[in-house]
Amino acid sequence: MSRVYDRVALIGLGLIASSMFWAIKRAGLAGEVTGYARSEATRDTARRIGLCDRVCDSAAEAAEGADLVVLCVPVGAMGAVAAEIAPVLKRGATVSDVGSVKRHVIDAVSPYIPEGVHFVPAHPLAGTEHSGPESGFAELFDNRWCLLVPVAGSDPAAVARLRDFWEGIGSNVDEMEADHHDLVLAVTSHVPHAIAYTMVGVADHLRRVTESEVIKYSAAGFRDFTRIAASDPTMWRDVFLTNKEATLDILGRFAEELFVLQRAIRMGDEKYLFDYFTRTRAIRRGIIQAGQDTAAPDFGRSKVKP
Ligand SMILES: NC(=O)C1=CN([C@@H]2O[C@H](COP(=O)(O)OP(=O)(O)OC[C@H]3O[C@@H](n4cnc5c(N)ncnc54)[C@H](O)[C@@H]3O)[C@@H](O)[C@H]2O)C=CC1
Ligand SMILES: O=C(O)C(=O)Cc1ccc(O)cc1
Repeated sequence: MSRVYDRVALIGLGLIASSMFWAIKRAGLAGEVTGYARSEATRDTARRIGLCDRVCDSAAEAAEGADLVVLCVPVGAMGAVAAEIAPVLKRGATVSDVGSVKRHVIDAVSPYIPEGVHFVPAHPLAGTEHSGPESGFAELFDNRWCLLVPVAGSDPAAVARLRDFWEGIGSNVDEMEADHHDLVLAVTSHVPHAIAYTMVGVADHLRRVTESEVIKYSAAGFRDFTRIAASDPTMWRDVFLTNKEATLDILGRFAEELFVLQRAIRMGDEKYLFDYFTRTRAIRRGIIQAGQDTAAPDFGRSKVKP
């Protein structure tokens, strides 16, 4: 894969932006990559580890003259960052993002996109519970989906170019409509995170147990929950608050189903439990057959130095 954009700007230098940077370098997808992070400490770290060809002291400085600007900040901060970079965007440039929620980002960012600039929202379906500039690695997106969510009037050539870029990063690319994306992600990611946070919270309330047995004898199930519940608090606060409707809809369905399960256990309904678990096992097997197993990621992590 060769160069897709001459200049790429990454705004917000956390897990996703740093992983993108190493993957961009691995494949030679850009001539120069600029970066900006809000805190001086993060910018210092980025400079120290060679993250980005040029680390800038403002989002506008990083975005100026870029052919692709990717907003890699928490979903709730996208609008403010778009406002900051809008005046310097180059005509013909593409603005994209990696936010976990799409309708809110589209509503928050679109008003700031100047005439002649393309806006193509995206969401790589890959991540870990780690955050910050040192958590990234080039293989994060390998063979994982990246969903492009074009908005009304998105230029097909700009969408196709962004597709080439994400394929170069290692992803499989699909397109999806924003509201549908938010519903699908509520089922596959947002509500599972809410459940993990809650389960770890329940264990924490039983402090007498937490301090001893739960930690010591933690088996795979609870361990997986604690990994997910260690995810970044700002990021997940924003996800739930900006995908409120779909999250509450799916959480409501989850609660209904949980009541039925609770009743089956109370009543000793062997058949219900066996049939239910047989169905859920088939779903897991389907995921594995589709090559989309995300459990216990075993990445060969590397930072491909430029
Ligand atoms: N962590 C994950 O597993 C995944 C995250 N995403 C999305 O990617 C985006 C970034 O997430 P991560 O890289 O994981 O986060 P992170 O917490 O590792 O990094 C976020 C970066 O944004 C900066 N930032 C926060 N507020 C800001 C503001 N107001 N202005 C400028 N910079 C600001 C932070 O200082 C940090 O450098 C989020 O929108 C998230 O929903 C998408 C897929 C997976
Ligand atoms: O770490 C995990 O298990 C994840 O689920 C990562 C993840 C988090 C948020 C996204 O929008 C996409 C992927």
